[in-house]
Amino acid sequence: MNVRDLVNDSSAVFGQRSSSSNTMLSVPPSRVPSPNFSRRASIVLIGMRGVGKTTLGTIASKALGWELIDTDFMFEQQQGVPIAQFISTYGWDEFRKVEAEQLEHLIPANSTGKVIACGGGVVEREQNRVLLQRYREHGPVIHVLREKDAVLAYLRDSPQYPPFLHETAKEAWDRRERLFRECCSFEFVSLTVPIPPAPANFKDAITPDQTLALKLVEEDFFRLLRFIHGVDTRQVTLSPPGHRTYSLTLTFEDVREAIPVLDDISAGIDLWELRADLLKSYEPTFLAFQIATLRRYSPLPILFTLRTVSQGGRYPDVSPQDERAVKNQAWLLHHALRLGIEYIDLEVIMPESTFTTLVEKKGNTLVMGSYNDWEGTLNWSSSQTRHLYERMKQLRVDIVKIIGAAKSFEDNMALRQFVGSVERSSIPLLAINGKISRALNPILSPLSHPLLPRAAAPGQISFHEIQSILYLTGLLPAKRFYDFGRSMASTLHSTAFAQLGLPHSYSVIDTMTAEELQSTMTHPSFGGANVTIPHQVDIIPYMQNITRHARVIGAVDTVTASSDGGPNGDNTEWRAIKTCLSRSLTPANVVTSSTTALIIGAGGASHAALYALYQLGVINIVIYNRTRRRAELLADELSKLDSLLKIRVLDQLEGQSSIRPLPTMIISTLPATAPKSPEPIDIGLRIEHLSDAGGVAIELAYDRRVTRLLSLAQEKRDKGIAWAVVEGIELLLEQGFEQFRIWTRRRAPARKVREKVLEVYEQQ
Ligand SMILES: Nc1ncnc2c1ncn2[C@@H]1O[C@H](COP(=O)(O)OP(=O)(O)O)[C@@H](O)[C@H]1O
Ligand SMILES: O=C(O)C1=C[C@@H](OP(=O)(O)O)[C@@H](O)[C@H](O)C1
Repeated sequence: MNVRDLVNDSSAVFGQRSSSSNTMLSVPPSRVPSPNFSRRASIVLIGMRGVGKTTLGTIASKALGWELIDTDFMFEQQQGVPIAQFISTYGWDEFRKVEAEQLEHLIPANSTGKVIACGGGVVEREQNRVLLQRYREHGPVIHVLREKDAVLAYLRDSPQYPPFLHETAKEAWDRRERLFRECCSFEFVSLTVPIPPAPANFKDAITPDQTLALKLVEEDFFRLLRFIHGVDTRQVTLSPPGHRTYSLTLTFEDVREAIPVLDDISAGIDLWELRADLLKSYEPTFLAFQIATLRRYSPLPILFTLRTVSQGGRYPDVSPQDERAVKNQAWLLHHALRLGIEYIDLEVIMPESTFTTLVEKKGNTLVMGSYNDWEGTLNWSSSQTRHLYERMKQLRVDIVKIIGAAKSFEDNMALRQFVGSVERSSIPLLAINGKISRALNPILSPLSHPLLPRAAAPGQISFHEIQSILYLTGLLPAKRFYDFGRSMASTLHSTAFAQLGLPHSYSVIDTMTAEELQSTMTHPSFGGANVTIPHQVDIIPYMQNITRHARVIGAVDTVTASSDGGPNGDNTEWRAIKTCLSRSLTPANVVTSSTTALIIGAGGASHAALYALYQLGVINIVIYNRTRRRAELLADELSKLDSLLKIRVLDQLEGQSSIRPLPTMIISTLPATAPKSPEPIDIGLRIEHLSDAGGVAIELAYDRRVTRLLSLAQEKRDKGIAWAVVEGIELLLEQGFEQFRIWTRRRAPARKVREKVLEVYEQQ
């Protein structure tokens, strides 16, 4: 794939080039269920007035490069009058009739490559509902929701809408919600973000500052789209054998209570288990908001569990004779699938027809078939347990979960034997019966955390405690990590190791030559190293393997120990730059083939910056460096990456900018101040160099005096134009977190680490 394919292939939604050391890899391809729809299938948005269908439609259409069809807009164009006026002249019936005729042609004729935002009353007519239900077999029909109070307040202040007939907006909302659910295949909650007011004289529909505020909504929406299309289903990697993965069981009655502690409790884990049966309501909109809230604050995938009373939960037991209860349970579990849940727990004791229909309809959701031996009668050595496992395999689950209750130490041995006997089977098994088995089980072991209201099951322990058990039993050898050079990395990594209860150490080795580091890197206890100047280039010959990224950039900043002895070299700087850039780009500035970026400086960091831009799909890149020759060398070298890259060297920054279109991304790799001088260097960067559509600026100088770009950002902001500025320290942290993930395959507790690093930084 070249850059153009990437841009055309909607990189903003469908993700960028894959990176070899991405820690959120999916399960092996054979286990990824094929997506239900073609990636080109049009996206249809339905939902109440004012929830944000047009807003989301605009964001998605820009990112995908697909045309947005707004049916209301189309209606007004065809009829030549605003909808409200049409209705006051001809009445609602006539409006619904014309609306239905329009839709009947529109959807079949635009079934690929379009984003279709429907009018809020589209589900009022049976004919339209049937049309939508038919379309959802072919492509996604997404029901959009937003907080009712916020939408009703917006509608009260919006005189352009026609008044409802014989009912209030709230009554229409309550009546229609069920109809939307009957017609959709997915549901998306666009959580309200505070949108700054537009300046008085602003003419366009939406200001860049407002689009920056909608960035969070964009991220949430793209997450769902990627899931639907099977591009990034966030499945947890369960390989290689022995790699341990963990889930954390959330026991809150309302996940909003978890938000303040979410960062701390998610450290080290791979998956949230949302115990829906413990929530204070099973109402579908409440559930949708619970999941949306969790997703807004955490990228981890979610396992939806509705544990029944006899299986140790709070959801009422369902008797197969009680048709209503069977239907309600099935409906709730289908609702979880509609919310694009990544994993769903299905109790094997539920009526078989419910189970099999859910498996048929699961799309990209992975099914965890579960059995909880709450009464303690399960015998791991018996043929019945074997039969239970085989039964779940027949039911085509993706993961089998069997939970027993150990009565003696021997039960643990029997469990291990059982696990060993099915190890070669194609379906992963999560089997536990107490603390020891929880530590030994490598597959999504369910954990608790002291900050949770309570443990979800007896014997549930924390990530920290499990690490101690693994260390004491010799399964987690203490490794030595190093800083080859001197940086803030020591504070960052030591804090993360301590917080997670990992037994590893971190120390600085300051040598003159890279050669002196060789014996450290080949020692059996070597875990990994962070490499700072001056060794990033000199260390390359001592690497056994080196990633493609590090080779292109020509610098190794992260070393890992490989299983075959030799050290492996990687580069994380580019990934940190890429993350910071994409996190701060507004939906209005998604990368397209005309996106332009400016790099200032031509040293080592500029290589990483240019490579990050290339990975983002940016093809127009301008480099400015005081010594022109160095900029030319950088341009020549990295132009080889792709013939479509247009890299240009700029003679000077001063004066009128000759860059067209103006950059939406600027990366400065120059130090903030000259050596031994407190004065900021003026490189001639002015507000006129930056796009009027807003953008992002990054200052790689690892120094908090990032005055240059900050003042420009302020100037832009004063004019109502959005700018995000990323400081060097933020990049440094991002890079450190990347390294930590590569070494330990774990997420570091970001808030704690950030606080500690900043504290040390302030003291310096
Ligand atoms: N997630 C959100 N947070 C805050 N405001 C939003 C959000 N989504 C949409 N809006 C605002 O709500 C209003 C209605 O949005 P719009 O997309 O026109 O709704 P619809 O097309 O569903 O009627 C607009 O002012 C928009 O800026
Ligand atoms: O609620 C409704 O019945 C309507 C909603 C509007 O669509 P939006 O939701 O796009 O505003 C528009 O079709 C018309 O005013 C009728």
